[in-house]
Amino acid sequence: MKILIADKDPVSQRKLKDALEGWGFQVLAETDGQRVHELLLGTDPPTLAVLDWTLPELRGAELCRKLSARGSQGHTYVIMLTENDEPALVAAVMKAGADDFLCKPVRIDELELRGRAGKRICELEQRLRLRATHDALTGIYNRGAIIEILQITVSRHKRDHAGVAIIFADLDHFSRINEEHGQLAGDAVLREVSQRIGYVLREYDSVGRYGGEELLVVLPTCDARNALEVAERIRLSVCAQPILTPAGPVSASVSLGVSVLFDETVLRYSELIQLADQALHEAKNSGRNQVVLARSAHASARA
Ligand SMILES: Nc1nc2c(ncn2[C@@H]2O[C@H](COP(=O)(O)OP(=O)(O)OP(=O)(O)O)[C@@H](O)[C@H]2O)c(=O)[nH]1
Repeated sequence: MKILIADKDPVSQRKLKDALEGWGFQVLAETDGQRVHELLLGTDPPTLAVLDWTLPELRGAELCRKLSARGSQGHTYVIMLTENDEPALVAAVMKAGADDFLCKPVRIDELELRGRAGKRICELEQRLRLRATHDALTGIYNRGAIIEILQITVSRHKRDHAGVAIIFADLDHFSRINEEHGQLAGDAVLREVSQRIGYVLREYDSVGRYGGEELLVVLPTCDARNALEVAERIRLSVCAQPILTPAGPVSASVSLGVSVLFDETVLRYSELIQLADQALHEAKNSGRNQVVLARSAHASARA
């Protein structure tokens, strides 16, 4: 677990660093308040931070507010170091949004207790966040999380015009698989199909379970041509090899509907979903195990 310490006193900073490393934490030591802001508000923030409230440029209250505003994007547990334990100071620190405080000079045994409590809370939070955003059966994003990702991606597209495509992938005759091989085999098929889709995606693409046997793929910075290629790769990866299930190998296939948001369009994410859903129905009606591009996106695919 990564922990950031920022103490303006170098002797105390070294003492804290040695102790935390001794307990197995990966420690980043920093004395520049501005740099602390960058690390905590960056893309890979430390899980825990022990920060000196009086560090120049730290602006503890403002920093804590910004950390709280990150919401579900990852929370850092902040232990603030204070000069004393005057009730007014402690109240100001905790009101600002710190999770805990320690009075200087820090007693190492107290740091260990508070640090371990913080670590437990962080691990619990991580597990809860995973449970709240991921589907229990398949391990991919759940409906709420994948829609949130789509909304964020569409908003980003409105700024950078990099393009967004989505793919609806729906298992073909899944009810038949359940009837012929049993529900557990059906579950295994759903799990494996989710995995296979994950394998063919780029690391910044996302896949989630939209409903029953319908999966939604979000492809940022993607045009129609690329989206069709990805959809075809998904289709092939599902039907290429039978899936091993408790009832033996089961052959499966998916139908896919693709829709794309263009630079010049003013489509909202919900319209993108509607178009991909219509394309998916067309793929089903045309015989299944195939990819269909939503009608309004045809022009761009040919361009
Ligand atoms: N095993 C399993 N089955 C599920 C799960 N969620 C939904 N299903 C099943 O998925 C099936 C969906 O059936 P339909 O909507 O009729 O679609 P289909 O049989 O796949 O037919 P087409 O989509 O038209 O190709 C139903 O039998 C559901 O019970 C799940 O988590 N596990």
